[in-house]
Amino acid sequence: MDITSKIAILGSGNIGMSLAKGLVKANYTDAASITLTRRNLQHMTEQTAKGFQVSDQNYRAVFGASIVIIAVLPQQLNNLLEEIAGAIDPEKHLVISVVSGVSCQDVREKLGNNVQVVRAMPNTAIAIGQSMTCIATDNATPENLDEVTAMFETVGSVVTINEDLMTSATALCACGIAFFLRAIRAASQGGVEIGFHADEALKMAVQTAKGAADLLLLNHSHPEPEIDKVTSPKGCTIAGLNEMEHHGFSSSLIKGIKLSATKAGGLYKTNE
Ligand SMILES: NC(=O)C1=CN([C@@H]2O[C@H](COP(=O)(O)OP(=O)(O)OC[C@H]3O[C@@H](n4cnc5c(N)ncnc54)[C@H](OP(=O)(O)O)[C@@H]3O)[C@@H](O)[C@H]2O)C=CC1
Ligand SMILES: O=C(O)[C@@H]1CCC=N1
Repeated sequence: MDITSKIAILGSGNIGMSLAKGLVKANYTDAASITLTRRNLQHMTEQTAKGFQVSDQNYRAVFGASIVIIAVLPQQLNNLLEEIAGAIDPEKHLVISVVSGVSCQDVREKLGNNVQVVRAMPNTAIAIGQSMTCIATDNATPENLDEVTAMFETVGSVVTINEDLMTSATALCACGIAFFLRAIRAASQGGVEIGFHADEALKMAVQTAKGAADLLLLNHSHPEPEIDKVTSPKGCTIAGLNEMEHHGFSSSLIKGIKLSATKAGGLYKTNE
């Protein structure tokens, strides 16, 4: 696999499209080298205009690609794997699955034991090159794992983890985008209650959240020392923070992440 490889993204919904956009934006490849599939092509006119190959023929898309990225829902996976099994060549194809709750072995059971499979768990910030992507494999060569890492590094940060932690990565990183967005939304609603118009409250909340994240990223620091710098003695920050904690702020995040992880592990159960 190399960067001139053709890519098939099977299942071009929210994450499949985000990935495709991110890879093109990062100049990892051009739109013409990516084939996007889904069953309902009427939703794909914008993608065609942007230069992507668009198809409802998974088999043919796989045939023309060397990197096959599977991005359908867990309950849609079995039908898809049955459709493409005959087109997969273990010598030619590297399969990357972003499907939650589905192991590399689950994919190989349908595609053949010699097929190299890498699991990847990106998030929707991949569209703007800011994904946190966790990857795992139980049989890909180190060279192919390096190539997958390099690919996802063009669109964010990458951590290689043990496969048994992939459902945890799903909750913390993939679902996490929604959790942090809801926190920002809640902060902006608080801002409206204390006097700002909705648009300015949102702008202020977004930039404040970005600043908080960047403090950790750029200073390589832990949240608590950064919080200590904000909480003046007898001040308003500690008053607000403690009130939030009395209402279960940290606890609700932790419980939500745990429930999401449990749910992520059980998604591959039913057909559509
Ligand atoms: N959304 C996210 O943030 C993340 C999602 N994931 C995982 O990615 C996967 C996709 O999630 P998401 O993008 O949210 O879901 P979506 O429902 O948005 O996308 C799934 C897409 O697959 C298409 N599809 C379904 N069956 C087939 C088929 N047989 N052949 C081709 N295309 C097909 C659907 O289109 P149509 O009905 O037209 O065929 C749809 O566009 C899931 O497994 C999820 O767990 C992982 C990380 C993050
Ligand atoms: O909600 C879901 O099931 C998917 C998996 C991670 C993000 N979205």
